[in-house]
Amino acid sequence: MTTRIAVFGTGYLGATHAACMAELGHEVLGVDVDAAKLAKLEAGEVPFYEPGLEEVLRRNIAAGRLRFTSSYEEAAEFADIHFLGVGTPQKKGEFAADLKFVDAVIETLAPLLTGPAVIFGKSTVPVGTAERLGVRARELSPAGDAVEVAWNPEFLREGFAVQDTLHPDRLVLGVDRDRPGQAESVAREVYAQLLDEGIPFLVSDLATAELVKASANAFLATKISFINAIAEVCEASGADVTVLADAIGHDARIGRRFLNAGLGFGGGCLPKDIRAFMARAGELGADQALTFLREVDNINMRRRTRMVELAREACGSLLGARVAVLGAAFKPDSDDVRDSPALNVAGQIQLQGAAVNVYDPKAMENSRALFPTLGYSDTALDACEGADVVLVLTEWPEFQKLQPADLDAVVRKKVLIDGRNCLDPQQWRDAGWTYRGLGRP
Ligand SMILES: NC(=O)C1=CN([C@@H]2O[C@H](COP(=O)(O)OP(=O)(O)OC[C@H]3O[C@@H](n4cnc5c(N)ncnc54)[C@H](O)[C@@H]3O)[C@@H](O)[C@H]2O)C=CC1
Ligand SMILES: O=C(O)[C@H]1O[C@H](OP(=O)(O)OP(=O)(O)OC[C@H]2O[C@@H](n3ccc(=O)[nH]c3=O)[C@H](O)[C@@H]2O)[C@H](O)[C@@H](O)[C@@H]1O
Repeated sequence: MTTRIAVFGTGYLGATHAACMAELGHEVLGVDVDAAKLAKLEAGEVPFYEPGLEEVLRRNIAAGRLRFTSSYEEAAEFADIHFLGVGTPQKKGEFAADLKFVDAVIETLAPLLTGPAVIFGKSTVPVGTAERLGVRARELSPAGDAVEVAWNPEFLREGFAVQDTLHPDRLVLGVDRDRPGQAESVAREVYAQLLDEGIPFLVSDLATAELVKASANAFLATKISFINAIAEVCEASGADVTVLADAIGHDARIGRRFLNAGLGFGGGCLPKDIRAFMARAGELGADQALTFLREVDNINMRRRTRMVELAREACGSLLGARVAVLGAAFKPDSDDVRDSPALNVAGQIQLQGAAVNVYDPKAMENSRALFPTLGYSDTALDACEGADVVLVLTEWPEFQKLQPADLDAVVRKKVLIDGRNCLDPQQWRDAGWTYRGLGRP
């Protein structure tokens, strides 16, 4: 059944959701306040790098199922099913999430809702937000109690956003148990195709759905910091964390995924989400429950410091050294540099007096905008020209394919530090290079 849907916020999450909902056959209107972003999307261009998204976007624009606008009036007129996917960044100088964009959507949209409507929140928010937004939306809307707010958290990974949206591991929906309404049946209609394919659909109260999302990201962050803590012990004892991860990962109760030790987690989600989770638990008087997340954060940030130390050791002093940085995105298959461990390390090394040259296959434009004073090169080889040390900080396949012979002639010293443990140490050592990984001999 075709349904009309509006999606507020057309960033990494919203643009993907809008395009994929159209792919499921719905008529979709994407709404944003960023005119430049809207112009690109309307022209069938994805404003960020996300494999496979452009095809879905173009196909659905051409089919007439997908449009974009800056007009809330148009959106309220067009649909009575609304998805909210605006950003929830970390507040400046605090751990808590900044909810000003989420609040702005409700403040602008709700007064325009004149009949029954469901607003599905997809943004990652502190527990209690959905209930508060529901009260506010009903206060502001002429339709009053006919407006429902439900929460439908999103679990997609950048780089796999289309696949994760169209083939999710599960769908989660939080509904207001005190005001039974249409949200569950509307969600079943919207996601009918996925439900027919047997995707698990879990319906809960609002608070549980919000906490499912916060807990999932906290667990993933904890798993990464666990293996990075073990990497510190491996480094101290001469053991190899990559072999160890394979060995413990064979235990199905543990699992190998998210046990890649290295420079740790970054991006627009895991770091700010664990901090927001701690802040919210504190507000609720349950701060002791999540103190371990502070250590998860500390272990993660220590990886970046360790990487800078290793670069300094390799060069003797960073003052006047030439450092090649391969990778700027927070992970491969993305151009996202929000809280990127790679750029954080590059910035710290530059502050200590080195000339830093960064290359990334997709994130150059975003990197330049965020760190304009770093040096940038158009190819990996150019970045390595005259380098005293080469740092691999994002595990792009392009870097994994590099051969020592490619770099022999361009570097000043044959020293490579593999911040993602993604290269074969033996291959580089056999070619006369000094190879260092994080947590492996
Ligand atoms: N990026 C990801 O992979 C995932 C993100 N999330 C969550 O989704 C939310 C959005 O994240 P991203 O898409 O990464 O952020 P983003 O920053 O890429 O996109 C947010 C968009 O909202 C727009 N916006 C701001 N105020 C608006 C308003 N009043 N009306 C309409 N649009 C407005 C911005 O212009 C921007 O295009 C966050 O809560 C995040 O934690 C959840 C799962 C995955
Ligand atoms: O809430 C979100 O926004 C999303 O956050 C993460 O997705 P994403 O940030 O796209 O990236 P991940 O693949 O989770 O990687 C996050 C960071 O962890 C690092 N990582 C990942 C895995 C690993 O084994 N080791 C490791 O250091 C990556 O390099 C990257 O910097 C979650 O995986 C998604 O499920 C979630 O929806």
